[in-house]
Amino acid sequence: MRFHVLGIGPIGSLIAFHLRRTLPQSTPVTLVVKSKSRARMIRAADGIAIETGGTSVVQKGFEVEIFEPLEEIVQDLVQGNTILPFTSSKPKRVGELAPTKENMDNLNRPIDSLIVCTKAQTTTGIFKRLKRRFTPQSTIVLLQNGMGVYEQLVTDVFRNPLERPQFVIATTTHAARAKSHGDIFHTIHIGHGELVFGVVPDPLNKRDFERSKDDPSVLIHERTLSLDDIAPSSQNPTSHRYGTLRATVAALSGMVQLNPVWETFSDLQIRLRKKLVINAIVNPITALIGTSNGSLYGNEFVRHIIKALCDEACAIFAKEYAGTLNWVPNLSPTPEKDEDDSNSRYSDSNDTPISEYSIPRGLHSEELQREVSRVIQRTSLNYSSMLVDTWKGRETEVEYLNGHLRRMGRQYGIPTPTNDLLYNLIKFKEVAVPAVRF
Ligand SMILES: CC(C)(CO)C(=O)C(=O)O
Repeated sequence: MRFHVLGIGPIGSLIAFHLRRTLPQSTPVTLVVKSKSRARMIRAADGIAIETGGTSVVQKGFEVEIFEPLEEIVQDLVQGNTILPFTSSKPKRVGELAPTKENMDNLNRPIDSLIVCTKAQTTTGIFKRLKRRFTPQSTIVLLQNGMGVYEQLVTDVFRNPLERPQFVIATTTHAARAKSHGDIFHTIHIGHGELVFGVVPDPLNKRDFERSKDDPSVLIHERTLSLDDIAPSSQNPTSHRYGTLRATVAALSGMVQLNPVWETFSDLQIRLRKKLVINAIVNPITALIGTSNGSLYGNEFVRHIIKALCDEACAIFAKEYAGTLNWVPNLSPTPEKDEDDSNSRYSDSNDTPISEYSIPRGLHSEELQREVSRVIQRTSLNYSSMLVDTWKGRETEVEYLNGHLRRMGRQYGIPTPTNDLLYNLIKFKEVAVPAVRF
């Protein structure tokens, strides 16, 4: 069985580094990079370096696949350049690489397990192109900021549950950044946190991956999730319908230096919502103002925005929670409303005041506000990913952060004026031409 990691930014590098250290050398780990120049950079760096507390460790032993190899090959043929070999240490002429059956086989080979660390906004497009490489035996781990990618993938790409791969959804509170602009495979692990993940329930309902958590023969506080509920252990994970899922959950759980936590899918929903709120506050404010995360700390004006957005989010979550049994994603389409629609038109159908809904633990506005402050403090030296995206003139993740909250607000009849203002400002910033100072 082979693991692929897609999206080798700071978090992708951290994951790939620890995955390689956790798995036996006989299990290949392939980094999927978007261009030949990235592949060349990995080669120049001779692996992935992670720096913690001033000490760098380099992890070698990766294979590299270029995401759009055919384009690269054509370009190389035209330019007569060399191209990086996937595994050998000696550069080859493109002519040696392009036509070999082995290389073409690599690119057509089914993917057993893929950990996705790309930005949410690029994911569906990538999957549309990679789709043919997935089977129902494959496993996909989504480790990204924001919410809504899984729902988008099952709506737009993997519509048929019979053909759908297994999904794991993950979130992390680790903070990392590239050492320098030109040295993207040297990552500084600046904030230690957790890697939390949960398995999406079997779309075919054939297996309960969390069966042991409900085992009445065991005392409640002694019940734990068990890999055996996913699939029996076997020498060859690809021989069982859920074998790669088991192996992937085992690999994630084995990355002990990242403090992995395997949670029930229902508990994971709380974490995802907390992180959504953190990112829907810290990312747009820092991107709009151009400051590090830490500069938000203790500022009274920022505090008003944090409170207002947490109040909005808490009201949405309370309403959402009341309408579901166990947080399993509701895949019914969310109504899209016109930009100038007033929130007041989406009234609560039964007019129950929000204060009477029970708020899921951890998602009270005050708890969310405290969590935002903690993250701001813990990542104070960080430039948020959205600020970096705006510096680079890239589309941001706002659609999966504030955009997601905005759609939920409309779905549940909760006005979200503070969130919408941040959303609209970021959307404007993505296209606005900055004034030139004179
Ligand atoms: C937690 C935070 C805000 C750290 O920078 C982050 O996740 C991001 O930048 O996207």
